[in-house]
Amino acid sequence: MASSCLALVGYRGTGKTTVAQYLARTLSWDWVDADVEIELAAGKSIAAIFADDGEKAFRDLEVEVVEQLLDRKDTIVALGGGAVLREETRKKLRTVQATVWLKASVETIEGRIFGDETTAGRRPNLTNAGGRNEIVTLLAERTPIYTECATLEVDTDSKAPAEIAEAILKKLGLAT
Ligand SMILES: Nc1ncnc2c1ncn2[C@@H]1O[C@H](COP(=O)(O)OP(=O)(O)OP(=O)(O)O)[C@@H](O)[C@H]1O
Ligand SMILES: O=C(O)C1=C[C@@H](O)[C@@H](O)[C@H](O)C1
Ligand SMILES: [Mg+2]
Repeated sequence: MASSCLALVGYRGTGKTTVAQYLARTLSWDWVDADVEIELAAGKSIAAIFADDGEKAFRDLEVEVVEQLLDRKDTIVALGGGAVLREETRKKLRTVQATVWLKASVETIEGRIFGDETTAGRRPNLTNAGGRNEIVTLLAERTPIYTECATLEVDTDSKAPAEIAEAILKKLGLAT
């Protein structure tokens, strides 16, 4: 298989950044977080990009950064929750070895992101609703898009990150 890049997609808080690290450790591959790379490219936090330049500017930069990351070999790429909104990125995802959709319920997502202070600067409000209503609305809007992109879907509710990583590797035939 030409590509050896695995992409993780899914809503905020579904565990993309966390699971990427478990997968990389088991495979002895690299891992990279698109949100971190976007912040490095912009020289400021995602919250600051949204506040100063707006969501469109953020999405434009995200497309550029993700395009490059998905060309990496032996790498797990954790994408931002909204990266799949752009057609260019959906097209690029068709070139990678697998696109794994990490799924979680609204309750799980809510618990994970509102209890997670470490990446608060990467999760500005995306709608005027904010909070739980934003999750409900955007998850419903995005579910068909994640479905379209994913070559593998994994439920993450009530599962530990190591267990999720193991399930992914097994389904992809990469378990050691
Ligand atoms: N399977 C899990 N079980 C319990 N907690 C988890 C699990 N996966 C991730 N978490 C916790 O949930 C929070 C969000 O996880 P993480 O940052 O990996 O999500 P993400 O999908 O990368 O989110 P974002 O799209 O905002 O970057 C973190 O505090 C993480 O430790
Ligand atoms: O769901 C989204 O649209 C986002 C998720 C985060 O990973 C960041 O990429 C940013 O906050 C936007
Ligand atoms: Mg993340």
